[in-house]
Amino acid sequence: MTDFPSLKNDLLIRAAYCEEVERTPVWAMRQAGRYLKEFQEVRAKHDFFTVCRTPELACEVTLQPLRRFDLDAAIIFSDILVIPQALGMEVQMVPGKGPVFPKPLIHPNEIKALNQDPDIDKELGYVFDAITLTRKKLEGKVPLIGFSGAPWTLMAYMVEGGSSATFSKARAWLFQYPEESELLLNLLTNTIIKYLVNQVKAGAQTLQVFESHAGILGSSTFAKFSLQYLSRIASGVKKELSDLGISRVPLIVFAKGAHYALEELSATDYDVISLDWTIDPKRAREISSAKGKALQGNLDPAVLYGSPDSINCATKRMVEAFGARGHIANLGHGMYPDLKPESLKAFVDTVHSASQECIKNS
Ligand SMILES: Cc1c2[nH]c(c1CCC(=O)O)Cc1[nH]c(c(CCC(=O)O)c1C)Cc1[nH]c(c(CCC(=O)O)c1C)Cc1[nH]c(c(C)c1CCC(=O)O)C2
Repeated sequence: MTDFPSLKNDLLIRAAYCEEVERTPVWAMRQAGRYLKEFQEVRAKHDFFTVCRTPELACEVTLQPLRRFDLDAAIIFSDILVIPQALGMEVQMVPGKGPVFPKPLIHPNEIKALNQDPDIDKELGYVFDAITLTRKKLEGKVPLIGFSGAPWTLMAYMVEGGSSATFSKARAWLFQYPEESELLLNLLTNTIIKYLVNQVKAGAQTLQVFESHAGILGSSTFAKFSLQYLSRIASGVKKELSDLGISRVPLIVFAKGAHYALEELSATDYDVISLDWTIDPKRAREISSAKGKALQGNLDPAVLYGSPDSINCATKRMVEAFGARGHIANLGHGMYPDLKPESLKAFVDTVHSASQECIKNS
């Protein structure tokens, strides 16, 4: 592994392992993106996936939010849909529409046509190069987070062919073709484990798995078609890193909308459970603390449309409800493209001031 500058701010790592911190670490999902004019300038010149595939551009947009805000982590700029691409599917990012698969999976026969054993270093080497470059450029300022989409969420896009309110075609597969769905979810799981391990080899210091569409499943469908794969990813990555003699990194799982499965998620090998805003922090603590899990989240991003005073107030309430130990402050989902950058600044600064106050008084 490359020699990197040592980490100066390890608050996120300590919070992930429920160790003592002097203030609560904070970052925001989609902290890089269209709400920043400097990001739009890059995007005006380069197509979305060109930014992902060009390490210098991916590194530049990863660092943009860190120049503006006092964030405690960087997240590598990429997309969850690079995995379907690595399996041989075409994905376009259409302005105003989001991701589009010109040839989605229509029938399970087509699973065979996917690349069954992709050469991850060849197909996704650009992500690893972007991670290594960004880790160097960060000069140890804050940890770099790597990520992947989770199997069910990726399957949902591969079958549906793009974004959808209901993902009814993808959900139909789970009942029409349960065995073939499991075959596909297994292929994705094996690919994701290799992808995440290689991100750590390239320099990622924390990993987050995005199950963004957990909320459209019911609890029994989630248990069958999501949870077991999420769980295998955490144990698989931990085992593989340990077999390779590489130090552990914190693993975060974000299963958006899966409040019904908090107890089951807390029983997996993830270190941190990331919550959306529909879960009450105190209730989440009751369920997860017994298992020694840290929590991440969970301010409703819509709060950031409010006045600076209301942002401060809601953020302070959230920090106090979670308490200072084992909490990574974040939004309950990503930044929206029309939010004002100053609103994120108010959130970040309030997390720091309110949590320091909280620790002083405890
Ligand atoms: C579901 C999902 C996707 N991608 C991702 C998820 C999981 C998180 C979530 O639930 O939001 C993850 C993702 N996508 C992006 C990042 C970058 C890192 C960061 O968080 O700053 C991350 C972590 C960049 C992006 N990914 C995308 C953009 C905007 C596209 C653009 O620049 O034109 C960015 C900055 C595009 C994207 N990519 C995806 C969709 C549905 C869209 C369209 C929606 C939109 O336009 O905002 C798939």
